[in-house]
Amino acid sequence: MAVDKRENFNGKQEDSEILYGRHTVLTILQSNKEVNKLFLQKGIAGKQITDILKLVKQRGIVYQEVPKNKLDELSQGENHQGVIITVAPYHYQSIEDSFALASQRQEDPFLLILDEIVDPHNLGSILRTADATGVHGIIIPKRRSVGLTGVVAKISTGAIEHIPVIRVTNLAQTIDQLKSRGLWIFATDMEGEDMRQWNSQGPIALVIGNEGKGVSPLLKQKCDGIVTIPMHGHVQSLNASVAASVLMYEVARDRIPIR
Ligand SMILES: C[S@@+](CC[C@H](N)C(=O)[O-])C[C@H]1O[C@@H](n2cnc3c(N)ncnc32)[C@H](O)[C@@H]1O
Repeated sequence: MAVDKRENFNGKQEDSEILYGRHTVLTILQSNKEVNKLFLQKGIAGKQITDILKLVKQRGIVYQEVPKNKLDELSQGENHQGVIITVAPYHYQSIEDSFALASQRQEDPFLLILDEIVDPHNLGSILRTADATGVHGIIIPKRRSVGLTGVVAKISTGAIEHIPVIRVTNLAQTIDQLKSRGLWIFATDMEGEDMRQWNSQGPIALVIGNEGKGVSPLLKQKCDGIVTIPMHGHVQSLNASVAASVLMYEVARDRIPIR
């Protein structure tokens, strides 16, 4: 778990997750997440800043106005848009939480298994689409994978608050466990069944591979099928988060009613 133990501006050590960006901060303030403190760039203004300050005051959250260079330092040079919030660290959830979410929504479970995704931008972006497409949980391995960090939270634009993220020690065993609970598990790869012929109905999990190596041969072997997004041009594969998004929407096609 990405926990920052750094000094706050009063010189105290804090156990906090540091998040930044106006949309992320607003989403956090609108959720039930436990907030430690808000840091605001001196002289900054705008509609979202006004909304942020309104919520901060309503919730009685401590805030401090600081020069821009302090925010640059806290966000380690990331684009903070003049606002940083420190929150209690992210808690990983369990597979049971995902099943509970599916049953609460009266839907067949729809899970993602990320086989060693290492780029926080990919994880953040996958979370964002997962929220939009009704995914009930994202399973990641404890080792050789990016976890829930401030960058992931920012890129997810708040989706991190709504999707259970589960960390497991062994993805192969987890696949066995999910199969025994009735899920169909599909690896995704450039050589498999064309997604347009794929039956994605029922309880399923999709395995998305590492940015360089793809889905490991062991996991592929364990899957019930392999799904492919047709590649009609010159490049061999899509970016992992883009491929995940296309396939999540393919699953959502039959699940999300047309309004
Ligand atoms: C950048 S690709 C990995 C490419 C890697 N060199 C390989 O040979 O597998 C990362 C992941 O995105 C997904 N992906 C990318 N393009 C895909 C496609 N055309 N069809 C299905 N999945 C794809 C797969 O999960 C893949 O493991």
